Amino acid sequence: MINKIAIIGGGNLGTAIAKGLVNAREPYRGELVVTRRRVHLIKHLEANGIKVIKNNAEAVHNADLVILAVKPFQLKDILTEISSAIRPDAILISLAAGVDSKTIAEMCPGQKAIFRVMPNTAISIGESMTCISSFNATAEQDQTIRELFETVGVVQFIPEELMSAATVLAACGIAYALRFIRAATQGGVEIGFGSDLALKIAAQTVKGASELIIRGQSHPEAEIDKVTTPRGITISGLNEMEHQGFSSALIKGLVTSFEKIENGSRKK
Ligand SMILES: NC(=O)C1=CN([C@@H]2O[C@H](COP(=O)(O)OP(=O)(O)OC[C@H]3O[C@@H](n4cnc5c(N)ncnc54)[C@H](O)[C@@H]3O)[C@@H](O)[C@H]2O)C=CC1
Ligand SMILES: O=C(O)[C@@H]1CCC=N1
Repeated sequence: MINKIAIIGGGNLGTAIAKGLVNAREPYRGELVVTRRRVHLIKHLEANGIKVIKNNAEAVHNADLVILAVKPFQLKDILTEISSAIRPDAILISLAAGVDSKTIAEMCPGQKAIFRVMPNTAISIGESMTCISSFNATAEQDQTIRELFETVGVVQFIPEELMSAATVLAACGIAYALRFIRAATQGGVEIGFGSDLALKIAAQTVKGASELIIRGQSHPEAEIDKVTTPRGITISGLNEMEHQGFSSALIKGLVTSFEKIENGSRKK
């Protein structure tokens, strides 16, 4: 049972999680504290019943769950700062891309259950794809964490060695998908729509395409076949996109992100 959650680092993802949890269909009703050094920047969260403070040690005091939502290079200092205040039986979650659980465990000796959780920013609206790997956790703790993140999207437990791949496909993936929508919007303007209407049409079209796969349990190519009339316009456009390197560019982008995370050469 989780009665208190502390989110350390109220940046992009930390605030997205906080908002998602309190606005979920089954909202989290326990105490939720988010920290940030420039705390005035997240004061708006208070309107949702979320406590915002500067002091990390105070935030983790008596917390059942501590979510580390700071940049990977800040983990060590934060864990040193909170180590004496955090309950040894508290569950620790790291969102830090590219930092493995063994390294996290070494930074906080004595802390038992550690999870690496990789959501994406759609968690703020309950639509995250969240990949999770657990370290030293009980089956009951696994279930607790699964149920919590299922309130804000779809959860998949994965072996830790797939965590970097999950980061690229799901967390970075939001940006890749949005770039598709932006490009489609620009194309839409070129063929006649105003930009607002082009964006509306492009975004809903992507949503519909996703739902065909998710709800319809279909395969992309099977759905593409239904749209590509022989000698029609869709296949001509699609083939031109492929001649220009559409799929190849996407795959190369994914692999570039993956290589960067795997080589540990992410920028601070
Ligand atoms: N942005 C995303 O879509 C995703 C990010 N991640 C991971 O989540 C973590 C956070 O990423 P973002 O939210 O994008 O970064 P961010 O920079 O927006 O957020 C980090 C926040 O921590 C705050 N902070 C720094 N030091 C602090 C301290 N001592 N005490 C309290 N707050 C402090 C910063 O002011 C900042 O607001 C990273 O480790 C990243 O790898 C993982 C998946 C997706
Ligand atoms: O770009 C990054 O490094 C972080 C990790 C995944 C999403 N944003």
